[in-house]
Amino acid sequence: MPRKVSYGVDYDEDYYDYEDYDVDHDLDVEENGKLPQSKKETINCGIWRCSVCTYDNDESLSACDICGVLRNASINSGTNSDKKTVEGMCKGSGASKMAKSLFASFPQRMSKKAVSFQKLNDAYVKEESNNSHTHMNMQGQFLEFHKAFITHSNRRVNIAPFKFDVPSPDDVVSDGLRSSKMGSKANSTDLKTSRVPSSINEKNGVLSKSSTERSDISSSLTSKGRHFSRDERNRLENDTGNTLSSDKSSVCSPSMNLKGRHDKLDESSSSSMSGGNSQSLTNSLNKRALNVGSGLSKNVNTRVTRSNAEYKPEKWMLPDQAEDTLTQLNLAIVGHVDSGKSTLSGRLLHLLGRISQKEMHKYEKEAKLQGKGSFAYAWALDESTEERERGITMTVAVAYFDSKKYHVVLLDSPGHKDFVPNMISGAAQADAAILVIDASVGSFEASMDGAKGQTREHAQLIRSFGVDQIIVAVNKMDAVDYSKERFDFIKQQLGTFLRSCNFRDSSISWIPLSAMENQNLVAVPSDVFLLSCMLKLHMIAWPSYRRFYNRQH
Ligand SMILES: Nc1nc2c(ncn2[C@@H]2O[C@H](COP(=O)(O)OP(=O)(O)OP(=O)(O)O)[C@@H](O)[C@H]2O)c(=O)[nH]1
Repeated sequence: MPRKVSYGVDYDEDYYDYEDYDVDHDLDVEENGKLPQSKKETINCGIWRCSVCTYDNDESLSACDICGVLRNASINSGTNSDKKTVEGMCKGSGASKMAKSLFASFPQRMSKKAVSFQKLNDAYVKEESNNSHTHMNMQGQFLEFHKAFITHSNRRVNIAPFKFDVPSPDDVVSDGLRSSKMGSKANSTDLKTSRVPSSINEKNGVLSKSSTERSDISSSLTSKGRHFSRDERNRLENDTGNTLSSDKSSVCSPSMNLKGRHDKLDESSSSSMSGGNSQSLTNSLNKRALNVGSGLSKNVNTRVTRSNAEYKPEKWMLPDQAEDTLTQLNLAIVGHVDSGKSTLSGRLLHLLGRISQKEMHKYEKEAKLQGKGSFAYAWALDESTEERERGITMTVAVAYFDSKKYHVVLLDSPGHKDFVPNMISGAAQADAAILVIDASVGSFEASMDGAKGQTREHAQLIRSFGVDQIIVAVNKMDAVDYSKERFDFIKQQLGTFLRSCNFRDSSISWIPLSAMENQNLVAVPSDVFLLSCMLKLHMIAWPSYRRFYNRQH
């Protein structure tokens, strides 16, 4: 070992020196406040002994070559003050000597804050006496110190104070809705500015004349002030003063008063004012608001009236005023079998031009070929082979012709009892009916027979379907020589039955005619009796509004 050779230090001696690291011994030393001399760093010529491991280091070394402990600068300075040595500064700290030596190497780095903390701690606010406190060189009450040093006072949330002249989001939305409803920007502006006078009216109605109550107005305005600008508020107060002095000085727009009336209801319901005075003011306000508001209500009424008056339905909407359209009239042709229904229908269609002469010649030719020449007009409607072969109508034939007022739909119904259901299908669509009677002797009586005849049954069915307008066509008058007595007999017999079916006499038209000989249909009849009737079948105004009336009601 170089140190033993160089410095002649016996190993055993050093060993004993190392025994000084005993903790108890160290504590004893610290407790006495004195360091043993052996532990002190000794300086010989060109050699300084480490205070920790007692190794003799060269003078040029700043730290111990063995343990690395830095050389105590205080030794170099020649001072032994406890405050500047490791042991002195860390006395009673409980730190080991190694740590103490480490801290001792940086005496200049000792925490100044620790020292100043003690000073600062001493400078804290101390209560002296009688609620008097001191801080450094200042003295006062604790509350004053609190206000002076509190940091919360500076923590203010930067919230912009409410401004009356800035519309709130609710105002923006409500104004937008108003403007959209009113349809113009100017109107929305008027409505916006009308709030103040309206609120003036409502306030005038419930508030008294005292200045104290005016302050109530201001306070209430403040509570509701989100809807009023500052200028409006000033105007409100000024107007309130004016109206309190004189009710007539109030100048309000109708819309203002209109709104004021609505608000006033709520105000009056919640008013805590005394009954008499408040009631009188409210009444005066109501009168004033109604007087001014009557202008608006009049405009509204005029507007509604004008809109109703301006509305006029088009002509095509009215069924009776249509220019180019005719009212459809379903005309059912009913009666006993072989009474001449198809012949009458074919003759009418031919006379009215619905069947051309060429077609009529065709029917006549075909009917003659089959030996049924008298059915020529009936074949115009009985188109099926079976109907033509059997000479009877089996289904409802449909044909059209136009009169002056109606688009007539002819429903040629079968008269045979086997086809009563088909007859019903046609009668159910009828607005009016032609009951064809065979005037020939025996045929009329047979048709009126309850068991076999179809005249009664058809008349009852027609009436049961609601048809009250009926034409009794007494056909085949040529077969009875146009006998007026026969016609009167039939009229008397059948008339009694029709009245029993709730047909009114005024709703029954009696026409003697001959479909086969074209008498009393369209052309002027040659017979004197038929001429005296002065009633042509095509001249009949088919008086049936029943279906339209029933559909509309
Ligand atoms: N003498 C005469 N015969 C007529 C007249 N009208 C029709 N007839 C005849 O009566 C017969 C029956 O005629 P239709 O027209 O088929 O009688 P209908 O009522 O249509 O018969 P169905 O439909 O089967 O009930 C035919 O032979 C016709 O020529 C008329 O005015 N005078």
